Amino acid sequence: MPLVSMKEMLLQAKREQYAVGQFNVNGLSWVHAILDAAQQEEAPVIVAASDRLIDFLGGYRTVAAMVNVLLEEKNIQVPVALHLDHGKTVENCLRAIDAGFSSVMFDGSHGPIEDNIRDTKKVTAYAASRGVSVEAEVGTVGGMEDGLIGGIQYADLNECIRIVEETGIDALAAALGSVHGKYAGEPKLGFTEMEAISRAVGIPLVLHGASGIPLHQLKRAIELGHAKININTECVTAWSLQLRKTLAENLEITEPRLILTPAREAIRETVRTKIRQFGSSGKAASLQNK
Ligand SMILES: O=C(CO)COP(=O)(O)O
Ligand SMILES: O=CCC(=O)O
Ligand SMILES: [Zn+2]
Repeated sequence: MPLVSMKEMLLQAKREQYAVGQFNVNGLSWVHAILDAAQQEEAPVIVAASDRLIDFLGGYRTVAAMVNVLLEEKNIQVPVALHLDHGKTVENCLRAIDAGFSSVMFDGSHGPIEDNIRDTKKVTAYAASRGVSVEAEVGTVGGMEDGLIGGIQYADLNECIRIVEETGIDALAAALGSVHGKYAGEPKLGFTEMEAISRAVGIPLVLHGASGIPLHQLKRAIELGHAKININTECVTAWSLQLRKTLAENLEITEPRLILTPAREAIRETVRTKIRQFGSSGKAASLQNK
């Protein structure tokens, strides 16, 4: 099944009150793990590459090639979107689209809203004519974001309304207290502001920094319009813990396949757990009948 944009999968998720998981790629093991997990859970899934990691991953075309070839080799039968996460510039978003990404995020949240809207419009104009979905962000997620360490700045309701109305984006990341990476203490999300923004904009919302957010808060965010939930840290933590365990328990081991397979399986099981928590298990079929 070829790549699809996020548009339909997020609209259905919002209608049916579940969320589609976005899982970030840090190497080939992640692509295997995410696709295997989605297939086993019969769930739609968003495979994402963060713009700040594209050089490390070998470039936009390499990422697109890895995902497209594995879709075929594994005979993946669930809807998969390939998404550029935290796109730093308009040009990078357009390069990702030209390389074969089916969805992009332009992250203009660190600049003035006027610039964010102006640049996001350039991306949506280019993307719309190619059937590619677009996500934008208002407010700032704490922790590491597009290579910058920043603080939390809640999304402004009027700015959220403006960027949706003036750009035609398919999904909005309204930063409301989440943090990329590990949380220091209990996450505190702005559910009151979340409800107001969701009602006002009407389109699917995106929750960034979801690793470490308790399940009851994730479920509340889904009830309040979040149809896409982004996970990276929980997967990389599971991978690194397993890798260390494998090496510590097998001091003589040198075969990469034997070293890396348990760590890949740890990513896969983490992704399967999150897919189930988000309620998207078994949702692929209804999307395919569209
Ligand atoms: O927001 C994310 C990717 O865009 C992921 O955040 P976490 O690493 O906190 O799960
Ligand atoms: O955390 C998600 C985005 C990133 O790693 O750049
Ligand atoms: Zn993010």
